[in-house]
Amino acid sequence: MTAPDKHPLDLEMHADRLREECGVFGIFGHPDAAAITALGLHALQHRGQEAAGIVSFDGQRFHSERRLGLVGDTFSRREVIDRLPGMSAIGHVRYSTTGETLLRNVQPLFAELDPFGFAIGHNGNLTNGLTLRRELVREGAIMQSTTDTEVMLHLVARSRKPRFIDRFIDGLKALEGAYSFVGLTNKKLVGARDPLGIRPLVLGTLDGCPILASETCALDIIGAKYVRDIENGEVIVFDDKGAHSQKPFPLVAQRPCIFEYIYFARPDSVVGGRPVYQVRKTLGAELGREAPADADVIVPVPDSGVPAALGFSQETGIPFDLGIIRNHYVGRTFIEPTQQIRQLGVRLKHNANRAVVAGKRIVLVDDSIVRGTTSTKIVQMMRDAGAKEVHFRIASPPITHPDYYGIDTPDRDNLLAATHSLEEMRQFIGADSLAFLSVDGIYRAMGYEKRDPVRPQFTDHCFTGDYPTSLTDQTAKSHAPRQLSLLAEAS
Ligand SMILES: O=P(O)(O)OC[C@H]1O[C@H](OP(=O)(O)OP(=O)(O)O)[C@H](O)[C@@H]1O
Ligand SMILES: NC(=O)CC[C@H](N)C(=O)O
Ligand SMILES: [Mg+2]
Repeated sequence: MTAPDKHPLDLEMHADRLREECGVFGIFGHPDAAAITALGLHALQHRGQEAAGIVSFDGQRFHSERRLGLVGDTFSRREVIDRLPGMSAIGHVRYSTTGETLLRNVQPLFAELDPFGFAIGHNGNLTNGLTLRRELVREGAIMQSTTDTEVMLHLVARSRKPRFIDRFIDGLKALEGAYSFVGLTNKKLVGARDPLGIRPLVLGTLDGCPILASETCALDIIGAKYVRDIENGEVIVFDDKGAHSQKPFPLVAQRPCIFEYIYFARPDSVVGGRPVYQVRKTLGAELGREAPADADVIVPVPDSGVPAALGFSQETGIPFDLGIIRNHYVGRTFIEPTQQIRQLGVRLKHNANRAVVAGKRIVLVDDSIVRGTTSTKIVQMMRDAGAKEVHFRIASPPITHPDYYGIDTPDRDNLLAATHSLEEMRQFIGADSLAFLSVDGIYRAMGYEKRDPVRPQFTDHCFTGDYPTSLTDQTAKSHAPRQLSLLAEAS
């Protein structure tokens, strides 16, 4: 697709590009807290590649190191870890959804509150973040960042409750949208998941110390034991007295984001009790049943298309082979700032394995089409490498609606499926045939008979347009200025 980036300065709420999520990590009471957090963040790197940060507490002071770039760029260095002393730490890897990619927006954010320090890391996006921000600024709050997350610091600061945890909950009660938070005070590590549990958060333990992390792969890397998922609407606190959990919101059924299974989470993670790899294979098998193709070889679009392609191959009996080789030194396509560079990124990343595809009828399997950048390039690449027929199968339904819960999707206009019919999409990407998995196909892969239209089991608005929370900022958008900051800052 050739749509230009509309907001080159990226000052606006939803710049014209799809990015991913964020990852959070926290540990309480361990002598190697910062080093363990760095390792945990390394395992969560796929969730955010723009920036990384760690805040530790040494019993007297907080220490903060936040940088743009990958975890390893900063946190593999001994001297950086040495600047993060203390037995407790939280960390964050970021893909921005609200607020530019600038140092002052890198998390964890920190504030001096009365009478304690408070650091917070956030995965998700607040659908009333801008509205709250405007109210707070009008009342005199001085914002230091342009992220939605910062409102939580102000809300906790303003609560008049005496106990930290009640102030934290007061803050949560004002929020709409999605959040998995980790927070650190002088005395406590705190975790919270929004009432629907849209974004993931798990609890683990290492040497008797509690750990919070976005995904189980962050526990595996340090040899920590998985204990359980933090539940939707749960707030959990760890301090010297132990753990204390509560559910301060009216109880509602959970509705985790289906996209964690389709694309975001690492395949070796277990999300909501389901191994992600297994789910992806099952999605591929469902697709093989729904939309088989007469072909010689199944070729995955690496990396995220691999498990689905295996499932498709096992279901259809057509052999699986690696017809595309991926260069692992290129990041995920979404992070590239302009469409031009993004297209370059796709070329840099994938190459045809001529030996597998030449003269063959191939089925390409990928997990999703967003703008169609990847698929268009790859179909052409397969033809250039001598493929006789190129069929495309997508192990999720067409993405027709943007996300407002922590995934930075393009505007509707730039989502291929929002503006093209199936046949137009087929022509756009240049395939001989194109098919997507149905919405009920996903639910079958998740072990349900079908999607429950009254109480959908998952957050699936990208495919259905059914947003599970109010979109306050979106509704208010036309009336309010969209620029968040007057300060131009070099990144
Ligand atoms: O239609 P598009 O706009 O091209 O976006 C869709 C592609 O982007 C993602 O892969 P990505 O390359 O980001 O990461 P991966 O290597 O983990 O599959 C996704 O798996 C699709 O392949
Ligand atoms: N992708 C995310 O989870 C982002 C967290 C937060 N909304 C930010 O923009 O920094
Ligand atoms: Mg991909």
